Amino acid sequence: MAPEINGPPGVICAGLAKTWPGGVDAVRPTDIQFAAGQTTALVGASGCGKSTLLRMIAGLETPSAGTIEIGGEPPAQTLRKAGLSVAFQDPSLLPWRSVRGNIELALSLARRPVDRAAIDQLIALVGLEGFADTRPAQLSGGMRQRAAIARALATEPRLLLLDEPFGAVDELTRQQLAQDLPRLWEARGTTTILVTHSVTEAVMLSDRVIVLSPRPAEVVADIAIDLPRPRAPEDARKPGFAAHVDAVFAALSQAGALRDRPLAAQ
Ligand SMILES: Nc1ncnc2c1ncn2[C@@H]1O[C@H](COP(=O)(O)OP(=O)(O)OP(=O)(O)O)[C@@H](O)[C@H]1O
Repeated sequence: MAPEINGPPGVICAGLAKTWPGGVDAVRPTDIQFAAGQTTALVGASGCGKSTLLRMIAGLETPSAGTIEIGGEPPAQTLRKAGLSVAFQDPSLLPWRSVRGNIELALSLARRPVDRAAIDQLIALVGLEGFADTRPAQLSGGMRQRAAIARALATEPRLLLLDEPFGAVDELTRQQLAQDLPRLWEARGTTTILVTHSVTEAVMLSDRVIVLSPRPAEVVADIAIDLPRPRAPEDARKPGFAAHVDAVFAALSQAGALRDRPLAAQ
Protein backbone atom coordinates (compact mmCIF):
# COMPACT_ATOMS: atom_id res chain seq x y z
CA MET A 1 0.00 0.00 0.00
CA ALA A 2 1.19 3.56 -0.76
CA PRO A 3 2.57 5.40 2.25
CA GLU A 4 0.41 8.01 3.97
CA ILE A 5 1.02 11.69 3.33
CA ASN A 6 2.08 13.31 6.58
CA GLY A 7 0.72 16.76 7.36
CA PRO A 8 -1.09 19.10 5.03
CA PRO A 9 0.61 19.55 1.67
CA GLY A 10 1.42 22.82 -0.04
CA VAL A 11 0.35 23.10 -3.67
CA ILE A 12 2.60 24.66 -6.30
CA CYS A 13 1.26 25.47 -9.77
CA ALA A 14 3.96 26.63 -12.18
CA GLY A 15 3.16 27.99 -15.64
CA LEU A 16 -0.19 26.21 -15.42
CA ALA A 17 -2.40 26.78 -18.47
CA LYS A 18 -5.43 25.22 -20.12
CA THR A 19 -6.71 25.66 -23.65
CA TRP A 20 -9.76 23.52 -24.34
CA PRO A 21 -10.02 21.63 -27.64
CA GLY A 22 -11.54 24.13 -30.05
CA GLY A 23 -9.26 26.88 -28.83
CA VAL A 24 -11.03 28.27 -25.73
CA ASP A 25 -8.30 29.62 -23.45
CA ALA A 26 -9.55 28.95 -19.90
CA VAL A 27 -6.39 29.50 -17.86
CA ARG A 28 -3.46 31.67 -18.89
CA PRO A 29 0.00 30.44 -17.87
CA THR A 30 -0.22 30.94 -14.13
CA ASP A 31 2.04 30.54 -11.11
CA ILE A 32 0.12 30.05 -7.85
CA GLN A 33 1.22 28.59 -4.56
CA PHE A 34 -1.21 27.42 -1.89
CA ALA A 35 0.35 27.24 1.57
CA ALA A 36 0.07 24.04 3.58
CA GLY A 37 -2.79 24.05 6.06
CA GLN A 38 -4.32 27.28 4.72
CA THR A 39 -7.75 27.84 3.23
CA THR A 40 -7.69 29.77 -0.05
CA ALA A 41 -10.74 30.98 -1.97
CA LEU A 42 -10.69 31.54 -5.73
CA VAL A 43 -13.13 34.19 -6.93
CA GLY A 44 -13.74 35.63 -10.36
CA ALA A 45 -16.44 36.25 -12.95
CA SER A 46 -18.60 33.36 -14.11
CA GLY A 47 -16.82 31.36 -16.79
CA CYS A 48 -13.40 32.83 -16.01
CA GLY A 49 -11.76 29.43 -15.50
CA LYS A 50 -12.00 28.79 -11.73
CA SER A 51 -13.39 25.26 -12.06
CA THR A 52 -10.88 24.44 -14.78
CA LEU A 53 -8.07 25.48 -12.44
CA LEU A 54 -9.48 23.44 -9.56
CA ARG A 55 -10.11 20.37 -11.74
CA MET A 56 -6.50 20.46 -12.95
CA ILE A 57 -5.29 20.56 -9.32
CA ALA A 58 -7.62 17.62 -8.61
CA GLY A 59 -5.98 15.69 -11.44
CA LEU A 60 -9.32 15.53 -13.29
CA GLU A 61 -8.16 17.61 -16.28
CA THR A 62 -4.80 17.57 -17.99
CA PRO A 63 -3.05 20.95 -18.17
CA SER A 64 -2.10 22.22 -21.65
CA ALA A 65 1.12 23.53 -20.10
CA GLY A 66 2.84 23.77 -16.76
CA THR A 67 3.05 21.59 -13.69
CA ILE A 68 1.24 20.98 -10.41
CA GLU A 69 2.90 19.62 -7.31
CA ILE A 70 0.95 18.63 -4.20
CA GLY A 71 3.37 18.13 -1.35
CA GLY A 72 6.05 17.64 -4.00
CA GLU A 73 4.07 15.06 -5.96
CA PRO A 74 1.80 15.17 -9.01
CA PRO A 75 -1.99 15.19 -8.30
CA ALA A 76 -2.46 11.60 -9.53
CA GLN A 77 -0.13 10.39 -6.80
CA THR A 78 -2.01 12.32 -4.10
CA LEU A 79 -5.28 10.89 -5.41
CA ARG A 80 -3.87 7.38 -5.28
CA LYS A 81 -2.89 7.86 -1.66
CA ALA A 82 -6.42 9.11 -0.93
CA GLY A 83 -4.90 12.35 0.34
CA LEU A 84 -7.19 14.47 -1.81
CA SER A 85 -10.98 14.89 -1.72
CA VAL A 86 -13.25 16.92 -3.95
CA ALA A 87 -16.80 18.21 -3.51
CA PHE A 88 -18.04 19.82 -6.68
CA GLN A 89 -21.26 21.60 -7.73
CA ASP A 90 -22.71 18.34 -8.99
CA PRO A 91 -22.71 16.09 -5.92
CA SER A 92 -22.40 12.83 -7.96
CA LEU A 93 -23.63 10.55 -5.19
CA LEU A 94 -24.37 6.95 -6.07
CA PRO A 95 -28.19 6.85 -6.35
CA TRP A 96 -28.62 3.29 -5.08
CA ARG A 97 -26.68 3.95 -1.87
CA SER A 98 -27.89 5.86 1.18
CA VAL A 99 -26.01 8.87 2.56
CA ARG A 100 -24.22 6.50 4.93
CA GLY A 101 -23.60 4.01 2.10
CA ASN A 102 -22.01 6.70 -0.07
CA ILE A 103 -19.71 7.73 2.77
CA GLU A 104 -18.82 4.12 3.60
CA LEU A 105 -17.91 3.47 -0.02
CA ALA A 106 -15.56 6.49 -0.08
CA LEU A 107 -13.87 5.13 3.06
CA SER A 108 -13.57 1.62 1.60
CA LEU A 109 -12.11 2.96 -1.65
CA ALA A 110 -9.59 4.95 0.39
CA ARG A 111 -8.85 1.80 2.43
CA ARG A 112 -9.86 3.60 5.62
CA PRO A 113 -11.69 1.97 8.51
CA VAL A 114 -15.45 2.46 8.48
CA ASP A 115 -16.17 4.05 11.87
CA ARG A 116 -19.93 4.31 12.31
CA ALA A 117 -19.74 6.88 15.11
CA ALA A 118 -17.38 9.11 13.10
CA ILE A 119 -19.72 8.90 10.09
CA ASP A 120 -22.68 9.85 12.30
CA GLN A 121 -20.71 12.85 13.59
CA LEU A 122 -19.99 14.03 10.05
CA ILE A 123 -23.61 13.55 9.01
CA ALA A 124 -24.62 15.66 12.02
CA LEU A 125 -21.98 18.28 11.20
CA VAL A 126 -23.55 18.89 7.79
CA GLY A 127 -27.04 18.93 9.34
CA LEU A 128 -28.31 15.64 7.95
CA GLU A 129 -29.21 13.88 11.21
CA GLY A 130 -32.04 11.47 10.55
CA PHE A 131 -31.15 11.12 6.85
CA ALA A 132 -28.23 8.69 7.11
CA ASP A 133 -30.28 5.88 5.57
CA THR A 134 -31.96 8.01 2.91
CA ARG A 135 -31.04 7.69 -0.76
CA PRO A 136 -30.05 10.78 -2.80
CA ALA A 137 -33.32 10.85 -4.80
CA GLN A 138 -35.22 11.47 -1.55
CA LEU A 139 -33.01 14.43 -0.59
CA SER A 140 -33.26 18.06 -1.70
CA GLY A 141 -30.47 19.53 -3.87
CA GLY A 142 -28.96 21.29 -0.87
CA MET A 143 -29.08 18.11 1.21
CA ARG A 144 -27.34 16.18 -1.58
CA GLN A 145 -24.59 18.79 -1.62
CA ARG A 146 -24.19 18.48 2.14
CA ALA A 147 -23.99 14.69 1.84
CA ALA A 148 -21.22 15.18 -0.75
CA ILE A 149 -19.36 17.48 1.66
CA ALA A 150 -19.62 14.84 4.42
CA ARG A 151 -18.32 12.22 1.96
CA ALA A 152 -15.40 14.47 0.98
CA LEU A 153 -14.48 15.01 4.64
CA ALA A 154 -14.85 11.37 5.68
CA THR A 155 -11.47 10.22 4.40
CA GLU A 156 -9.77 13.06 6.32
CA PRO A 157 -8.05 14.36 3.18
CA ARG A 158 -4.85 16.39 3.47
CA LEU A 159 -6.01 18.47 0.50
CA LEU A 160 -9.68 19.39 0.12
CA LEU A 161 -10.96 20.96 -3.11
CA LEU A 162 -14.44 22.49 -3.03
CA ASP A 163 -16.17 23.92 -6.11
CA GLU A 164 -19.25 25.91 -5.11
CA PRO A 165 -20.03 23.25 -2.50
CA PHE A 166 -22.81 25.34 -0.94
CA GLY A 167 -24.42 26.42 -4.24
CA ALA A 168 -27.78 24.76 -3.49
CA VAL A 169 -27.56 24.94 0.31
CA ASP A 170 -30.02 27.25 2.09
CA GLU A 171 -28.68 30.43 3.68
CA LEU A 172 -28.98 29.38 7.34
CA THR A 173 -27.23 26.05 6.76
CA ARG A 174 -24.55 27.83 4.71
CA GLN A 175 -23.84 30.10 7.63
CA GLN A 176 -23.65 27.13 9.98
CA LEU A 177 -21.30 25.27 7.63
CA ALA A 178 -19.16 28.39 7.21
CA GLN A 179 -18.68 28.34 10.98
CA ASP A 180 -18.20 24.61 11.49
CA LEU A 181 -16.06 23.58 8.52
CA PRO A 182 -13.07 25.89 9.13
CA ARG A 183 -12.90 24.54 12.71
CA LEU A 184 -12.69 21.03 11.35
CA TRP A 185 -10.07 21.97 8.71
CA GLU A 186 -8.02 23.73 11.36
CA ALA A 187 -8.25 20.81 13.79
CA ARG A 188 -7.22 18.36 11.09
CA GLY A 189 -4.69 20.65 9.42
CA THR A 190 -6.26 20.44 5.97
CA THR A 191 -5.09 22.47 2.99
CA THR A 192 -8.33 23.71 1.44
CA ILE A 193 -8.92 25.41 -1.92
CA LEU A 194 -12.44 26.51 -2.66
CA VAL A 195 -14.26 28.22 -5.49
CA THR A 196 -17.19 30.41 -4.52
CA HIS A 197 -19.38 33.05 -6.12
CA SER A 198 -19.94 34.72 -2.78
CA VAL A 199 -17.34 37.28 -1.72
CA THR A 200 -18.69 37.29 1.85
CA GLU A 201 -18.34 33.51 2.03
CA ALA A 202 -14.82 33.70 0.61
CA VAL A 203 -13.80 36.15 3.35
CA MET A 204 -15.64 34.19 6.07
CA LEU A 205 -13.96 30.89 5.24
CA SER A 206 -10.50 31.76 4.02
CA ASP A 207 -7.02 32.80 5.07
CA ARG A 208 -6.49 34.21 1.63
CA VAL A 209 -8.62 35.20 -1.39
CA ILE A 210 -7.19 34.98 -4.89
CA VAL A 211 -9.01 37.13 -7.42
CA LEU A 212 -8.93 35.90 -11.01
CA SER A 213 -9.38 37.96 -14.17
CA PRO A 214 -12.17 37.27 -16.66
CA ARG A 215 -11.28 34.35 -18.97
CA PRO A 216 -8.58 33.33 -19.51
CA ALA A 217 -8.00 33.25 -15.77
CA GLU A 218 -4.92 34.88 -14.35
CA VAL A 219 -4.25 36.10 -10.82
CA VAL A 220 -5.05 39.79 -10.46
CA ALA A 221 -5.03 40.09 -6.66
CA ASP A 222 -3.95 38.00 -3.70
CA ILE A 223 -5.61 39.27 -0.53
CA ALA A 224 -4.68 37.98 2.93
CA ILE A 225 -7.69 37.62 5.25
CA ASP A 226 -6.01 38.23 8.56
CA LEU A 227 -9.22 38.29 10.61
CA PRO A 228 -9.36 36.36 13.88
CA ARG A 229 -10.99 32.92 14.02
CA PRO A 230 -13.50 31.56 14.70
CA ARG A 231 -15.60 33.90 12.57
CA ALA A 232 -19.33 34.18 13.17
CA PRO A 233 -22.04 35.43 10.76
CA GLU A 234 -22.42 38.66 12.78
CA ASP A 235 -18.71 39.40 12.16
CA ALA A 236 -19.66 40.14 8.54
CA ARG A 237 -21.09 43.46 9.75
CA LYS A 238 -17.87 44.53 11.49
CA PRO A 239 -15.68 47.16 9.81
CA GLY A 240 -12.61 44.89 9.51
CA PHE A 241 -14.60 42.21 7.75
CA ALA A 242 -16.36 44.71 5.50
CA ALA A 243 -12.98 46.22 4.56
CA HIS A 244 -11.78 42.83 3.31
CA VAL A 245 -15.00 42.29 1.34
CA ASP A 246 -14.56 45.76 -0.19
CA ALA A 247 -10.94 44.96 -1.11
CA VAL A 248 -12.04 41.80 -2.96
CA PHE A 249 -14.82 43.66 -4.77
CA ALA A 250 -12.40 46.45 -5.70
CA ALA A 251 -9.99 43.90 -7.20
CA LEU A 252 -12.83 42.23 -9.11
CA SER A 253 -14.00 45.57 -10.39
CA GLN A 254 -10.51 46.60 -11.44
CA ALA A 255 -10.09 43.32 -13.29
CA GLY A 256 -13.32 43.95 -15.22
CA ALA A 257 -14.97 40.96 -13.55
CA LEU A 258 -18.06 42.92 -12.49
CA ARG A 259 -18.81 44.40 -15.92
CA ASP A 260 -21.34 41.85 -17.14
CA ARG A 261 -22.45 39.95 -14.10
CA PRO A 262 -21.96 41.17 -10.55
CA LEU A 263 -20.93 38.64 -7.95
CA ALA A 264 -23.15 38.10 -4.96
CA ALA A 265 -22.32 40.09 -1.85
CA GLN A 266 -23.87 37.26 0.16
N1 LIG B 1 -14.94 20.36 -20.77
C1 LIG B 1 -14.86 21.53 -21.41
N2 LIG B 1 -14.70 21.59 -22.75
C2 LIG B 1 -14.59 22.78 -23.39
N3 LIG B 1 -14.66 23.98 -22.78
C3 LIG B 1 -14.84 23.98 -21.45
C4 LIG B 1 -14.96 22.78 -20.70
N4 LIG B 1 -15.14 23.10 -19.38
C5 LIG B 1 -15.12 24.45 -19.33
N5 LIG B 1 -14.95 24.97 -20.56
C6 LIG B 1 -14.85 26.40 -20.90
O1 LIG B 1 -13.79 26.95 -20.12
C7 LIG B 1 -14.14 28.27 -19.68
C8 LIG B 1 -13.98 28.32 -18.17
O2 LIG B 1 -14.94 27.46 -17.57
P1 LIG B 1 -14.93 27.16 -16.01
O3 LIG B 1 -16.02 26.15 -15.76
O4 LIG B 1 -13.57 26.83 -15.59
O5 LIG B 1 -15.34 28.59 -15.43
P2 LIG B 1 -15.79 29.03 -13.96
O6 LIG B 1 -15.03 30.26 -13.66
O7 LIG B 1 -15.67 27.89 -13.02
O8 LIG B 1 -17.32 29.37 -14.21
P3 LIG B 1 -18.57 29.41 -13.20
O9 LIG B 1 -18.21 30.38 -12.13
O10 LIG B 1 -19.70 29.91 -14.05
O11 LIG B 1 -18.78 28.01 -12.68
C9 LIG B 1 -15.57 28.53 -20.17
O12 LIG B 1 -15.49 29.31 -21.33
C10 LIG B 1 -16.11 27.16 -20.47
O13 LIG B 1 -17.02 27.22 -21.54
